[in-house]
Amino acid sequence: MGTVADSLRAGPITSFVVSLGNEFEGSFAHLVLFEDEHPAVDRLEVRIHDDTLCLVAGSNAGEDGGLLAWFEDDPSDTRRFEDVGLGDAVVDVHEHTFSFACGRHEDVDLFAGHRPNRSFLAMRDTVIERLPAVDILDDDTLLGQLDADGVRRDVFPNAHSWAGHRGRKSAPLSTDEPAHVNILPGTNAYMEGTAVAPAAGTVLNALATGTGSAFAIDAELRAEVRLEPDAPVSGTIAGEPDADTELIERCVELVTERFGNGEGGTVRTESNIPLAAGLKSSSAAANATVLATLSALDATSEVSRADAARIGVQAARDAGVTATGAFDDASASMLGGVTVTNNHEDELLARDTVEWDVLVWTPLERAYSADADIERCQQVAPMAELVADLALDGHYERAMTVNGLAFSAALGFSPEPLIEAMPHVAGVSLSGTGPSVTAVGNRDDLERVERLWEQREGTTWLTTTQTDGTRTR
Ligand SMILES: Nc1ncnc2c1ncn2[C@@H]1O[C@H](COP(=O)(O)OP(=O)(O)O)[C@@H](O)[C@H]1O
Ligand SMILES: O=C(O)C1=C[C@@H](OP(=O)(O)O)[C@@H](O)[C@H](O)C1
Repeated sequence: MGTVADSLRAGPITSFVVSLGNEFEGSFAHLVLFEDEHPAVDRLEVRIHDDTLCLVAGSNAGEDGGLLAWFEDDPSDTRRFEDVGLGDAVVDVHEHTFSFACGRHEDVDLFAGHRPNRSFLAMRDTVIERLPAVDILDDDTLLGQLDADGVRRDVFPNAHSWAGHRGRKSAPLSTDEPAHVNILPGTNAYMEGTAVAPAAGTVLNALATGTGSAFAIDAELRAEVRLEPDAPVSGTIAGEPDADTELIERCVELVTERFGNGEGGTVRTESNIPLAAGLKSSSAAANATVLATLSALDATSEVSRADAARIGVQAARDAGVTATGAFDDASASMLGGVTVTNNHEDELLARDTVEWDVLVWTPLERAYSADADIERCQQVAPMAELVADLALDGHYERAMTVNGLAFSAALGFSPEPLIEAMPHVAGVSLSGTGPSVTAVGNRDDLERVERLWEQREGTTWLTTTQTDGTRTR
């Protein structure tokens, strides 16, 4: 333990942690200061005022640099500050998350590019790509190493660690708790990884025969993993405080047991894919978590992407969220495009690249695949075999329509949205065990169907297929 000023004197701060008893923990990585622009800054303090945690930068030589950020109980609170005495500084606070940068003014603009309707997460992508990356300097030498566009990329090989200034707070802060700062010298104290996985729609539901087929669509789930030695694994799902986190926690465990030293830590997913709506949020969550954990361990090259998907499938089986393991959905989300699989053997039978426009209708209800009536699905096995033949011959659109009629009937969903769409589209089906319905075809025709489906309760949205699959960030 030491003060920030001690650390400033000792050399670059690469990471530090703020903790307030058990109630709050925040970590701040890669504090960037330009010594020539603010030579006197030698203090970063955490203070508590009125149940509020404040991050304050200052100088022993002069007055306090200013309040950089605070936390309050309202998680929707997002604030930003500039020019608070550290040259140019930007702080964003969102859902108890700090993001903090200092630098030259033009770089800060690049960094922050505050756009009202963009999520904090998206803004952090901007940070990662365009960061004016210079560690704390005691002279101007590193400035000469900036790229022509003012970015020194090599400083942040793990750029997400820059952006990962995360605070968590499970209870209101108390003024009784002393605030202190732990300095963690050296490079990244935490191993961090981020990955993004797409949702998917169904060509063939595997619940009848074990053969399944799915196609990736352009809706994303992001997983952020932070590993520490000897820690339990704890997961959170943004916006879903009551959802079951066992799947993503198991993914972290399986990967660290096999490719690391059994590290634990935190995993957090954030997504616009509705959960348990037939759009493969579970496969996307597992895939993104597996790749993010591999990335945190610097082990992404040690496993093929198909095998990485198989790890997620194992986690889904262990967590009890799947009927067959759903390697069809997992492989489509991991590899992109359309896949056909044997889920009993976790075997990839075919993969193809498709470029379709896709219309999705997601009703309000939810349908967990673990609760699906498998026996009813097995009753339509002859239809499923026909769908598999069509899919393996590359007739995906026709295959999905047959699938849609068969599984809507078996699982008790109305075929009406399919019937409405059928004259206009190339293919339409119930997705997974429902309740979402997806249609593929040309854009104009899908827009016509969109107007019909919009009369229904729920959400109707247009997207496209996705061919890249799951990616680390
Ligand atoms: N965004 C997410 N983050 C973490 N876990 C998730 C997420 N979405 C789904 N899951 C896990 O998957 C389960 C739902 O799986 P499932 O019913 O197959 O839904 P889907 O059809 O959307 O994949 C949830 O109970 C949860 O355990
Ligand atoms: O749990 C499973 O084994 C499956 C669940 C279904 O998907 P959803 O999870 O989208 O309902 C289905 O389409 C897939 O072929 C297999």
